Amino acid sequence: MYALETKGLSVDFNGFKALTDLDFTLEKGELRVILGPNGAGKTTFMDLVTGKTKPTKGEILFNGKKITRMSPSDISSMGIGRKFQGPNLFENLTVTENLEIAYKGSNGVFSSLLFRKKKEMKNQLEEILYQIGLYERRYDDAAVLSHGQKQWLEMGMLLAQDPELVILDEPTTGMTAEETFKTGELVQSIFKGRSVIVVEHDMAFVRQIAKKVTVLHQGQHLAEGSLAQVERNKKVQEVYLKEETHA
Ligand SMILES: Nc1ncnc2c1ncn2[C@@H]1O[C@H](COP(=O)(O)OP(=O)(O)OP(=O)(O)O)[C@@H](O)[C@H]1O
Repeated sequence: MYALETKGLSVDFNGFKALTDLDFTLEKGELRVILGPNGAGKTTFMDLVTGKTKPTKGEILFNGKKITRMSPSDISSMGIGRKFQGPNLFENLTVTENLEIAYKGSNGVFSSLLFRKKKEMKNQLEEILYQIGLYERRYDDAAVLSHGQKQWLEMGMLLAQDPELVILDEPTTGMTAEETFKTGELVQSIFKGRSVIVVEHDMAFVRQIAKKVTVLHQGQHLAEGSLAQVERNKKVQEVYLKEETHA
């Protein structure tokens, strides 16, 4: 059984075909990178999987269960977590408080959790703080973190939700080369054992983390395979060459 499968997935926005007949499969525990030029349909695809956008046609299966047309909150509670590109944390709360809010089963910092539950949460969040390299910063407000650290905190928040499938939308946007490299290491270590989809443009980062890559173009599946295989693919080369000529 696949972690994620789509069959004939299509969406059109008032006649504009943003995604057409997409058949896609992701194995459990697999890390997949989705590539494609601007407007290829990558974000739209992730919006469909997370229930933010409803398909015009087709099906989405998560662990073999149909999630097509389910609400974003139901999909999230089934175990699909997503980190958006932009900052999405509480600047005025501390690093730890941000993790507490994200923690699976928590109703926020003000909820009266049972003592044992609280201890369990504390241990798990401490572990996450170490994993994302922010243990020393745990009492600092999120606002004073660097751009890279904020992104890593958000990855920790995602981890705190304990999702089976993790979706990362362009996680290295705005990062220095050094931060980008560290993000690559984090993505590979902290989400180990989970299924992961990463949408990304930065080729150094893609080279660092990618095993299998799916290339979308104009809402359609263009190529799939190892990075070396898709880079050799004539159709892929044409699409990216055109992009560069237009740039
Ligand atoms: N709600 C919407 N209404 C109309 N058109 C939309 C909507 N959402 C996306 N589109 C169009 O669908 C196409 C695919 O967009 P999408 O954002 O999925 O591409 P992308 O591959 O994520 O691109 P980028 O790399 O620039 O983020 C674009 O042409 C976009 O303008």
